Amino acid sequence: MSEVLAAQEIDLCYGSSRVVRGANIALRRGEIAAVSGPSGSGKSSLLYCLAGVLPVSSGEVRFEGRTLGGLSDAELSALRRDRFGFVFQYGELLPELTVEENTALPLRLAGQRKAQALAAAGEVLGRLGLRELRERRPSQVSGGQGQRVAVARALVHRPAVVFADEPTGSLDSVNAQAVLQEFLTLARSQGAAVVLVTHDADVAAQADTRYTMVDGVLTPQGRPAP
Ligand SMILES: Nc1ncnc2c1ncn2[C@@H]1O[C@H](COP(=O)(O)OP(=O)(O)OP(=O)(O)O)[C@@H](O)[C@H]1O
Repeated sequence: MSEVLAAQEIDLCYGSSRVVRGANIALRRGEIAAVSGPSGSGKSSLLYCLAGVLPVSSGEVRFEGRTLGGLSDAELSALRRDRFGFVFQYGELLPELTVEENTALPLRLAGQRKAQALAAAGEVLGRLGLRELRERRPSQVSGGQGQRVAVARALVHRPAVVFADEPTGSLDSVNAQAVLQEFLTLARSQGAAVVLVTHDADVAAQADTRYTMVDGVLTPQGRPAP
């Protein structure tokens, strides 16, 4: 079984509104899939289902062969904490922690000792050219730097899958391209699969596989030309 994450015929309903409709998607290790589509089409909802944040209304999501719907809340929380990474539009860094402490957070939550966690954070920050900023607070770095810190935090624990919801949507296009490139390069080098939600066609073109979502229906677009 080579797929790390696979969804089969998943639906998500909010009350009587069916916002994800029979979606199928599968990712192998190190594969990057982009999901594009208009606002309100269900992209974030799909991501929440794939990440086990919201239970599907029907169908199933499997991670490494295990059905998410069959896991207890504690097992799901542990899975999200240890095996998944997340990047959001505004980075969502904790303002009272330093750049280094923010980055180390997934390791600390997983019970790693502080010195070891901070050392691993320093290493990944270095790979993103941020080592000098490690003692600063999020309010003392630029938007692009903050988003790189969010990328570092999403990858520090070497997750199997990273879920990125408009990860560069708050940046200007030059910064966005640079941060995205660094994110995808690092994710690929770690063998992480990435589900990348974006409205930006240039961003989607960097992925290995592309999907569009319209009115809750996910459609594969094939692979971009080499
Ligand atoms: N908690 C909720 N309860 C009810 N409806 C919701 C809820 N969250 C989202 N929706 C609705 O579900 C639909 C899909 O929303 P979703 O956020 O997944 O879309 P999206 O494609 O990610 O949009 P955007 O690009 O604007 O972020 C929308 O019509 C939205 O209003």
